[in-house]
Amino acid sequence: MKNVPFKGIIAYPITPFDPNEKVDIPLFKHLVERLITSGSHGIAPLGSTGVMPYLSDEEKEEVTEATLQQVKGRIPTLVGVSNLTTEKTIHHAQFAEKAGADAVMIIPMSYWKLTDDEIVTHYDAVASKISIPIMAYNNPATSGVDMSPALLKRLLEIPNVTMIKESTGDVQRMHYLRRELGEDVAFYNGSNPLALAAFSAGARGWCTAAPNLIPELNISLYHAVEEGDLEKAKTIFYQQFDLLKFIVNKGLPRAVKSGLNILGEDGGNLRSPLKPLHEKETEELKNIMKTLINPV
Ligand SMILES: N[C@@H](CC=O)C(=O)O
Repeated sequence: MKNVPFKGIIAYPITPFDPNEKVDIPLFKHLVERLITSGSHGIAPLGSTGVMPYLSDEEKEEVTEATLQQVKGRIPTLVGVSNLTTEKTIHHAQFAEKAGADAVMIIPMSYWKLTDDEIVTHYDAVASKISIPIMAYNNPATSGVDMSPALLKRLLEIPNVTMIKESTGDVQRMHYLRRELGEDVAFYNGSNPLALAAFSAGARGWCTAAPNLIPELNISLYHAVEEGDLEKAKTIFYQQFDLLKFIVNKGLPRAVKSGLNILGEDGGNLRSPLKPLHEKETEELKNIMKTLINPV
């Protein structure tokens, strides 16, 4: 198999801000530490959860360095380096590699709609400038670009593009990749409510912000799948299903920040224009989380 450093639960930290909306690095490090000590198998800063498009270049570099300093090689690190232009994406990918990241994650961001050829050339150009692997991230809900399974298959032909993260919520796309590319194809689920179906379809891992709030349940689901215990996996999955739907529907950074507060943790502030959940939504989240107090 090509270079694929991730398996299991890949946890996405939020990027917290101070009351002046400056990135709060000490708090970020604390939140990363929680994800590591609660058992996640990989850590992925600067994803959608980490509000990567809302940060300046310097802030992205600070967050990258802070992650690597905090992780200290204990688990593999996947750094989001996406940008509108190829030049900037290469810059951030090289920065992440130098800082010690195990891999980078790239979503094709767009203003003008990109053609498939433009997307392939973009990934190819970045891949040729780094030697760590790339996870191609498909999430049309945030990026506005939907990479078809056939396009993802083309991207996997680029030597350094070794992993796919599928966040469309369409499990058939995973079946397509598996059928076209065989058992060894390294795809990951990025759609929280699809966790059980994606593991059944052969996902090597689950890219998720949920371990910020319910790490035990996320990790137990993975273990049940690894043990081949479908009944146990179903039970654990349905315990967390409402929370998974809620955090996706309300927006991961907002929902995770509020969830941390409900747990008595500091989730920091959001950066405008993002705003915290309002009272009614917070009550709803509290009620969902109440039922999850006793981990499996
Ligand atoms: N796809 C998300 C993680 C999912 O929970 C991200 O990029 O932050």
